[in-house]
Amino acid sequence: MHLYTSQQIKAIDKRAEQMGMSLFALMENAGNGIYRKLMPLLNKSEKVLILAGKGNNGGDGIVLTRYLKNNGNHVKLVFPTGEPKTPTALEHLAFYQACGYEVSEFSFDLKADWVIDALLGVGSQLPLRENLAQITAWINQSGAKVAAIDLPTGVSSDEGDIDEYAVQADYTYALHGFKPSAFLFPSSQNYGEVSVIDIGIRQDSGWRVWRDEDVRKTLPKPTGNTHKGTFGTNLLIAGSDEMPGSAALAAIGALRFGTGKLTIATTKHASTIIGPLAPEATFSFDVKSAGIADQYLSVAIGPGLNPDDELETFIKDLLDQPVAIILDAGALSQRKYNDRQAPVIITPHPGEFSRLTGKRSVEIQKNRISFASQYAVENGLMVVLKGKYTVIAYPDGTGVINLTGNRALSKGGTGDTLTGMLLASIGTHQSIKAAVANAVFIHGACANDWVKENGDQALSAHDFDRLLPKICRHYSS
Ligand SMILES: NC(=O)C1=CN([C@@H]2O[C@H](COP(=O)(O)OP(=O)(O)OC[C@H]3O[C@@H](n4cnc5c(N)ncnc54)[C@H](OP(=O)(O)O)[C@@H]3O)[C@@H](O)[C@H]2O)[C@H](O)CC1
Ligand SMILES: [K+]
Repeated sequence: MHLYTSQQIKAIDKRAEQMGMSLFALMENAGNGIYRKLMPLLNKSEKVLILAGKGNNGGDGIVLTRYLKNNGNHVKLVFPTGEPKTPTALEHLAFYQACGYEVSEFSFDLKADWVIDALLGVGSQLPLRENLAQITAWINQSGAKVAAIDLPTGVSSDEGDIDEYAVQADYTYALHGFKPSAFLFPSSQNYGEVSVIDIGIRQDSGWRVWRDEDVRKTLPKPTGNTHKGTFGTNLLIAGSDEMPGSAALAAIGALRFGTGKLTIATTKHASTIIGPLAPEATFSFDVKSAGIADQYLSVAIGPGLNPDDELETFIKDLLDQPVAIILDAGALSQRKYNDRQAPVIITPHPGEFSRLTGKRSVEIQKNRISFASQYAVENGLMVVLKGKYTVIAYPDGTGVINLTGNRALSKGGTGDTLTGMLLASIGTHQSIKAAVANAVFIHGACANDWVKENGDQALSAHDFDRLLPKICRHYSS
């Protein structure tokens, strides 16, 4: 479940070869692995058409064809843009032909139940040349089920760009690891269902998908030997007279995700609304940044606050304190973070990240992973870039992608709840990286659970009050 850019894949292939694992063997593993994934989906009577390109992506298609022929499937191999050019694809073609198997002529009149897109992989450049664009357009209107090898042809590997005629796949079999475009926009929409094929090389990427197993392994287990002070006191600086609800929703997130003691710094008016919704919290009406680290384990600031000079001055002073800080909503602005030792976590959605970076939202969506990572490294902080496929970028250049969550989360207030969960999470976990990833994962898992019973219309942020206990128990049992 790791991610690799096209450059990394090229380096990996080279290193494997130096270590004695030939590209011929890797291609064999690729074709065989795809065959094993595809077999359960194929009906023996269905016609399969393998469209192979001139590079090694085409070579994978040649190997797959051989396995399907060996198995007696109804399969044709064609080279619509000409025979392979790479030595490894040619070696596999020679072996394929030595087995007595043939290459067919391509024609736009061919009919198939399945089309396998083995045209371009990580060696592709956009836009597609015209002769290839005609073929991908033909694939898309063929009515056949489409499975792409490594990536759908016409989709960039490392960015969200796609060609106008990019293949729209139903399934994509990514080799060795995901390519970033599987989680970028609009490219991810061309992938269909993506799975990763193990081709026999050790995984060594700093980026990966955060999975169920990771959550189960790292979510803190309740122990008998704790009291309300075990995890310290968390401070939530949130809510205003006009936006008291944001603080209440963040408080629900914190209280339901394991905070022992919560203090909310807010206005007196806001506290009258928050109090009944989060009776466990205490209030502070005159919070000062000086000495915060002595009183509190971690601080979240921003939900329901309006950004102004007074808030910015307060945040600057707060950043001088040796305490973990989560910055959200009104607390997100362009600033310097200097060389802080204590962790900082920022939680922008693409619009907020656009304001922080000066880049357009559409550019951010095309490059969510690299932009978030660059910002995290340059500023020495953690970025939780929200949205479909939330990106969690760590300051050391590594990161994870979260796959839980759905459209139901596109509602005001759900981000406030996540901020509260993050506040609780960093106090209860051993590892801050896991703390952030688990809060994001569980937040999305709550929404997934909600839509199973209720559809994706009616979720409100306050529903997390009852969703969190159920989902936390599910992952910690
Ligand atoms: N470690 C692994 O994951 C392995 C993956 N394998 C597979 O290999 C491909 C990468 O193979 P590579 O040969 O480097 O590149 P491609 O097959 O993707 O494509 C190269 C050919 O594509 C032509 N091309 C590029 N852009 C365009 C375009 N816009 N329009 C038309 N044609 C294009 C290019 O033509 P040139 O004339 O420019 O040379 C090449 O002919 C990877 O994705 C996996 O599928 C290995 O099998 C095992 C290890
Ligand atoms: K492909």
